[in-house]
Amino acid sequence: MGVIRFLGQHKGAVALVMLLLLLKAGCELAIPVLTSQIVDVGIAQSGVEDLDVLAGYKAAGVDLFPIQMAYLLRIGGLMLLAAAGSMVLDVAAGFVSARTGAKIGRDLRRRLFARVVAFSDAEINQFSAASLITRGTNDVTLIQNVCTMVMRMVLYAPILAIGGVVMVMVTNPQLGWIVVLAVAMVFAVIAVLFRFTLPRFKIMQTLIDRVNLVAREMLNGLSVVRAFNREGFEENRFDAASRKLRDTQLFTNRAMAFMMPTMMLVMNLTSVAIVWFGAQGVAAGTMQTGDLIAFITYAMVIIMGCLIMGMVSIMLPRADVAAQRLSEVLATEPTVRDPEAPTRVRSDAAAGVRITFDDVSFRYTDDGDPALSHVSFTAEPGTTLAIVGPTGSGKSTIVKLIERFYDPTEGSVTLDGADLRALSQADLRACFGYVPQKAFLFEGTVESNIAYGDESADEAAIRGALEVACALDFVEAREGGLSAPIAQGGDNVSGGQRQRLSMARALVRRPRAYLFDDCFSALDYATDARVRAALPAWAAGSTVILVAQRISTVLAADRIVVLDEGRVAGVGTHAELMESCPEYREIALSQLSEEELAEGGAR
Ligand SMILES: Nc1ncnc2c1ncn2[C@@H]1O[C@H](COP(=O)(O)OP(=O)(O)OP(=O)(O)O)[C@@H](O)[C@H]1O
Repeated sequence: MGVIRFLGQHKGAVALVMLLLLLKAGCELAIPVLTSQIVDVGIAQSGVEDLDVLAGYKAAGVDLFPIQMAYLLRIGGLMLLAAAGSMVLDVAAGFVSARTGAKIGRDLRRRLFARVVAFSDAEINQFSAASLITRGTNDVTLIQNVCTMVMRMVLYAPILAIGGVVMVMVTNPQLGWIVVLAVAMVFAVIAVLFRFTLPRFKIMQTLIDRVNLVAREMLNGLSVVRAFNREGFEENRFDAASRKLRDTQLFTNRAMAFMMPTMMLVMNLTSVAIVWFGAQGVAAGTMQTGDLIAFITYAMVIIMGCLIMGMVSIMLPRADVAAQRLSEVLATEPTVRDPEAPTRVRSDAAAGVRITFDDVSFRYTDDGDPALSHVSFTAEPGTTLAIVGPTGSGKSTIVKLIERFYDPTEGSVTLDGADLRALSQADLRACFGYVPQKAFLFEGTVESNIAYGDESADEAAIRGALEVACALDFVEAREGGLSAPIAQGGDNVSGGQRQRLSMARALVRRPRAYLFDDCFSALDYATDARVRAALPAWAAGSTVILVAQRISTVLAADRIVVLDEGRVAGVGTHAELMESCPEYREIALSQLSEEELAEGGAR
């Protein structure tokens, strides 16, 4: 079973808990024997004379009271000792098993996180972010709890049940059939429960996933939900997901609640049967009263043992589903992987890098349309290469392939002649200053967010980068300046400000190549122009790849690649493309007047 496998990695702790539980079982099983001795020798009057030990004293005319009293105290003391021992051992076993469970949980979370961080977008989408979160929290907690329970109960229950059976055999085999009958009834009840609750337990995790997914989507898109007055719709959607989960949980909880009284009934019937048939033995003189009391206790111990095993066997399949869900994630190899012996690439070299696309085709999914078809171009060091095209033409996809978030389906992308797949991802990405289309900032301060690009950057470098990104003015105007707080996701700054900070984060790196994925569109024309004017001096020598929607942004680029439906429609300077590329001409004319275009081309 999946969950048991996790315990296999902590054999030492499991062995220790087993030893502690074995000793505890010894203590617990000793108590009924001692009770029976107290009843038979210390308290009971009937049959005392028949006991060999006492018969001799009696015959010799010895007063039995002090002897019985001393015996009572001695056995009573032993009982206390056994009870105290059992308690201490229980606490120790509980401590070790909880610790082991927590370690299993921590290790699982760690492995899961490391794997998910290595995933490309493709794998994240395959599982969905919401499901990955449920797997890392709810599923891990479930496994952790079940592991602790297995250590404490599942290991203990058989020890107790077997010990009980041995003691029953030793003390009173004649009534053994009652115990067999009771155990059969316990298992019958558990089997019925198993049949009805197991399928529901199994789907529970998927339902939790769904609730998380709906909640997450609603929280992320709250402003859209409000703007379109769709609160009612979203509430219903959430309610439907939540109600399904509630119904399933209600069913399983009711079934479990039904189990307890049924088990109590079985136990009480067993006690009655033992007293009924045992009393006849006592009356016939074939059984001691104390033995009867001990027998009842052992019968309860056996039934409890079986009950615990049954309960946990219902929990185990659910934890197994959780274990399977985690294994799915852990067994998914990231599609983008480092090679065995990566070619070295220097990220700290002052010069830019040559980035070449050689007949690259790419599709996001095996059965989807190609996002890029036979794309070829080269971005030379020290130059600016712009990529323009209508929405959905594959511009961002090109940048993602350069960053190696995905590998091309056909063809190759090379960096200074080396295929990206031959480089280590860390080395490769250290060469780039990437500005994503959708700016993202982390919770912290302005400074911590800019230094995210280069941990060693000092204040002067950070200010310099902010200045080039036209962000210094508004940062200084904020209370706290560089130390001004940034909320999670950068929600406390405007979209354009967020984008400028995101640019400064890439600029401060002073990388060998800048990858600007359509980030200029979030800026107003004036700021766009100011940033572009300051950029050449800052990025001198580096390669600049600039995805843009506005023709004005790319006018001065050394080379422009025009994309149309994933294909290269033309490559050249603005002036060349105006002549030769109808697609480019169409985009350009839709945005600028003939005069502006002529002016730009001459620049
Ligand atoms: N994660 C994805 N899974 C599947 N298809 C995708 C994914 N991302 C993009 N696509 C598809 O790939 C094609 C190219 O997308 P891409 O984002 O590169 O376009 P773009 O030119 O950058 O567009 P825009 O200017 O609107 O940002 C589109 O048809 C898009 O639907």
